[in-house]
Amino acid sequence: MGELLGVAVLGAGHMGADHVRRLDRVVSGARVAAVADPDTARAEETAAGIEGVSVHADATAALDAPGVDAVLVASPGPAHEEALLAAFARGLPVLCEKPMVPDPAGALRVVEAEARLGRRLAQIGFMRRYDAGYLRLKALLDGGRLGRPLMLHCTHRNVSSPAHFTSHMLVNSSVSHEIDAARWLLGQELTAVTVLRPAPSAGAPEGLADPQFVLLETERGALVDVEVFVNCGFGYQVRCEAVCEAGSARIGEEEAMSVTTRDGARQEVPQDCLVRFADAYDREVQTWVDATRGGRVTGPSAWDGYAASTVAEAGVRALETGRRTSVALAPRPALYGGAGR
Ligand SMILES: NC(=O)c1ccc[n+]([C@@H]2O[C@H](COP(=O)([O-])OP(=O)(O)OC[C@H]3O[C@@H](n4cnc5c(N)ncnc54)[C@H](O)[C@@H]3O)[C@@H](O)[C@H]2O)c1
Ligand SMILES: O[C@H]1[C@H](O)[C@@H](O)[C@H](O)[C@@H](O)[C@H]1O
Repeated sequence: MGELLGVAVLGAGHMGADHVRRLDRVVSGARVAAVADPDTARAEETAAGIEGVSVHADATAALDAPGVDAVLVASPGPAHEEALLAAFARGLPVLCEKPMVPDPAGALRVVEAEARLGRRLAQIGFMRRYDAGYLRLKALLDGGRLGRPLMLHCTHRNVSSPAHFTSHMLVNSSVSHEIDAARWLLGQELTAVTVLRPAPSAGAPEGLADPQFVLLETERGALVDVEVFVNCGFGYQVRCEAVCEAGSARIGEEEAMSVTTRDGARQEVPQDCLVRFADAYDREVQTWVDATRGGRVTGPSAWDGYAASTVAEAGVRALETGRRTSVALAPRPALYGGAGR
């Protein structure tokens, strides 16, 4: 490794371009060494102006480019397994966007490959674990002042969904965040999923089951409900309220500015995850860079990625059948700690 951690960024879309900007201009200790995207015009545009960066159509070629010490995967979910396994084969640490691998069988192959290496190389991009509000809520719940958590009430709204978004993706892409946050906040595995669908919003594209109402059950009897609504049209809103035996706590309502003029007071509403979670992404990537330079791997693990994909896949079946669906996890390899840790 040179003085700075050289990072290959795979995928230069919405998220990848933002991570390139972050690595180049926001976090310390890293540089963008390579950018890969089959859409090379997009990769060129994203890499423009960055000194010493190479641009690739092929993700694997980017891993072998000069100066690459680590990988940030921001390609679409179905491409993640190949990227993770290629990084493992080269011993490169990886920060991989969620969902780690949407298909649980593929996610398990990643867990098994890392377990065979006998050391962690992957951190999964569940950035809510780095959001100031979620961190405060986690500390409060762990401190025990509110007593035993009984329920989490979660809201997850996007202004609009991309053209390729399917009804399944509300569960296995959007709700994957709440699945991980619930496992982490409560320190428990999730055991069953039920998904209800109200009459779709007129604002949703034809055929998309939007919104949905997802109910998750935990191994020690807590309940987590999630309203997921990805074409709400009015804002990017992510909120969570924990209800415990001795009190409740709510986060996610204080994220935007309130503006007062002589015409009245107005509360601004973030329109995009890159605004709502800007600080969380910065903290996530800085933490990853610092740990990687120190030879450590921290944060959400490949096991967390696998667990989230398995719960989400049960959720997709629950959506299709309308039935409560149990979650069956494979045995956890010794490499990984307790639930959500
Ligand atoms: N953590 C978050 O809040 C958050 C937010 C948005 C997206 N994401 C995740 O980031 C990933 C990318 O999402 P996005 O919104 O940027 O999508 P996007 O469609 O905007 O961009 C994806 C890019 O990857 C490229 N690509 C396709 N196959 C590739 C491959 N094999 N190797 C390299 N690049 C490839 C595409 O050409 C495209 O430019 C997804 O996993 C998504 O779930 C996470
Ligand atoms: O990929 C995105 C991303 O994960 C966002 O954080 C989430 O709000 C969206 O619903 C999802 O589509």
